[in-house]
Amino acid sequence: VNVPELGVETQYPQELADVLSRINDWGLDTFKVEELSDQRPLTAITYRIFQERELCRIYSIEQSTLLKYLLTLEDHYQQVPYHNKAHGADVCQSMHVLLNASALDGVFTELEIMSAIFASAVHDVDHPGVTNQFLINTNSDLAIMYNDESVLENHHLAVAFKLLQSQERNIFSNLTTKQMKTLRKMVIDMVLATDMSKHMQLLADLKTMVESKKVTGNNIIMLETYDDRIQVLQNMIHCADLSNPTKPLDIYTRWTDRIMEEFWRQGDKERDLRLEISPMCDRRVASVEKSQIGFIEFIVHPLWETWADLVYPDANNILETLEQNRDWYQSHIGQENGALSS
Ligand SMILES: COc1ccc(/C=N/OC[C@H](O)CN2C[C@@H](C)O[C@@H](C)C2)cc1OC1CCCC1
Ligand SMILES: [Mg+2]
Ligand SMILES: [Zn+2]
Repeated sequence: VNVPELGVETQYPQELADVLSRINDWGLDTFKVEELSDQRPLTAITYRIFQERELCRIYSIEQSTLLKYLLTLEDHYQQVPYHNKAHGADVCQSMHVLLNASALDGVFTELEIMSAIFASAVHDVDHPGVTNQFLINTNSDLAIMYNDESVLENHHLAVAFKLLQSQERNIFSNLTTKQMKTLRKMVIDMVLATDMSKHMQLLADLKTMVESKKVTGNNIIMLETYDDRIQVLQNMIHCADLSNPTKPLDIYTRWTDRIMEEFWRQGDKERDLRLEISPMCDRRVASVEKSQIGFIEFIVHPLWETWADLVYPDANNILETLEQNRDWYQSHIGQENGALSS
């Protein structure tokens, strides 16, 4: 079966190839891929990463099977402002770049790498655009199904693995039973770690690891146990998930626009349901810049600072961009989005 060169049909093959040639760069413009791929950013980006890492050859994956899985996965991302297929594509590509840190050279096996790429691509599939707390507060079917525990993250995993059950989409059909067992466990552990309620524990464990960091002669991290290996991969997908503030400013502000619209729509629902409106979800009392500064100060910077210690000096430029972006928001408090500047 012949498959399109870039995995997706496009009226702009050259431009799309040019943007995708930056697949290994931290500044790849996911929005550009979204536009040039006829709204198929997740398929285009993940397909390119599988090619770049030769995963189809290593694990005997039919290209047509990979594309069928990716296109169906992409179709199961909902049309919500932020947690849509473009976010899935962005986290997948960010994870791909983080895996290339020289401090991690040769550390992870190909199976661990494929698990990490797959986990990133699927990590928010069928996200309804509301938080776990909202699903719990509204007695949703999902909260009932998962007993209020990591409701969204459990659902994303169930959908991702369910899509594998059809033979025409089972990209892992040529893995051994043992390989599949290992991949499934690692993917579950990584996606569950994207639940923001696990953030403080994840960061505390990462700090402990950094303090006791063991490296080889050429500064490569040594990870002996499964717990150590999965902990690094869990922090990596968490970093990728919270990487928007570390990206070039023009890309970062577009993600901010999307998350705020998604939070405000949740606030609109809460208002209609006479529920208390969640923090940062009331579009009538918005302080977009202050919220981003708080997000960076309390969550994103502490995480990335610790990650940068672990893979020193590989993430120094990312940390630098994050601090510049924080300063930009600091100097733009109250100017954009119609808020009257005091
Ligand atoms: C570019 O900005 C962002 C990019 C990603 C995210 C991702 N959020 O996590 C997904 C869920 O929402 C989990 N919670 C996060 C928590 C901080 O708050 C809860 C209401 C929900 C948030 C961003 O900014 C947000 C936080 C401060 C201004 C809006
Ligand atoms: Mg999520
Ligand atoms: Zn996410």
